[in-house]
Amino acid sequence: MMIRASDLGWRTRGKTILQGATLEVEKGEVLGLIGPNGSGKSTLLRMLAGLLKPSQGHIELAGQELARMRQRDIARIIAFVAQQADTSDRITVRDAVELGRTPWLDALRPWSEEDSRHVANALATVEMQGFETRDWITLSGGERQRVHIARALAQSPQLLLLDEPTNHLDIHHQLSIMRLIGQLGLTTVVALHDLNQAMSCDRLGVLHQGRLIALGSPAEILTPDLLHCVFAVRATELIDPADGTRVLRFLSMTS
Ligand SMILES: Nc1ncnc2c1ncn2[C@@H]1O[C@H](COP(=O)(O)OP(=O)(O)OP(=O)(O)O)[C@@H](O)[C@H]1O
Repeated sequence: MMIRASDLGWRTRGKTILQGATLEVEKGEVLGLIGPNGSGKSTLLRMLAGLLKPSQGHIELAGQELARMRQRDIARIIAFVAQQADTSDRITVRDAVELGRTPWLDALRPWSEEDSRHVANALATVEMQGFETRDWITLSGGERQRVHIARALAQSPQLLLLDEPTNHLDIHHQLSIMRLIGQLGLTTVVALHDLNQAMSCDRLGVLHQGRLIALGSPAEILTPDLLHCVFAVRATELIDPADGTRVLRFLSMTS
């Protein structure tokens, strides 16, 4: 077990944003989080990342109580790619990705060739090699997203937390990021809006009005009934004749 959350809740200004979320993620598993806007996906991810202190419940990371761990030790295990991570600093792409190596560096362990290799590999993995000297502010939204993912990969994490990583990406890069997530072999928790992309996860958790209402395989979760109740859409299943893959088609309730 890589991470276990027990009865997690978060309240702010007297309002309950998330309550009673209990889940475990096994080593090497890809868990997708789906749910409508405002259902609590980012809130849950931020608590799992140790960035938001739960109002209730607790989290165990690789056998340790997350709340008692030092930020640096958490950063050696978890890399988090936030939904709208941005920086106003004037930095290059290489600087941004090098930040991923920070948890591994100190006075006794200065920057080395090995760190440069991690950075180069991470940039190549997201197809951003050749952008190293570009200023961050000159990048498009999708390029920034890929650099954020490269920064997370350069961190050499055991657990990757991704908040809508395919947001901003064109279809080629959406598919390549989803394929990459599947191939990395890293324990991953990923919030997704595209339910057809969510089908490639090992398991899915469904958030609805601040509660984790279902957890299971994509086939168990993505049923027309659940999609109707949670997303208020009509869903029909189609089979791609090319390879037999199940595809979901969505219609609004009024059509
Ligand atoms: N600091 C805060 N103060 C007040 N409300 C907040 C705060 N942070 C989040 N919320 C509210 O909590 C709810 C859940 O937000 P969250 O960002 O977790 O949802 P989400 O499922 O990630 O949504 P989306 O799909 O739109 O990204 C939303 O209604 C949001 O407005």
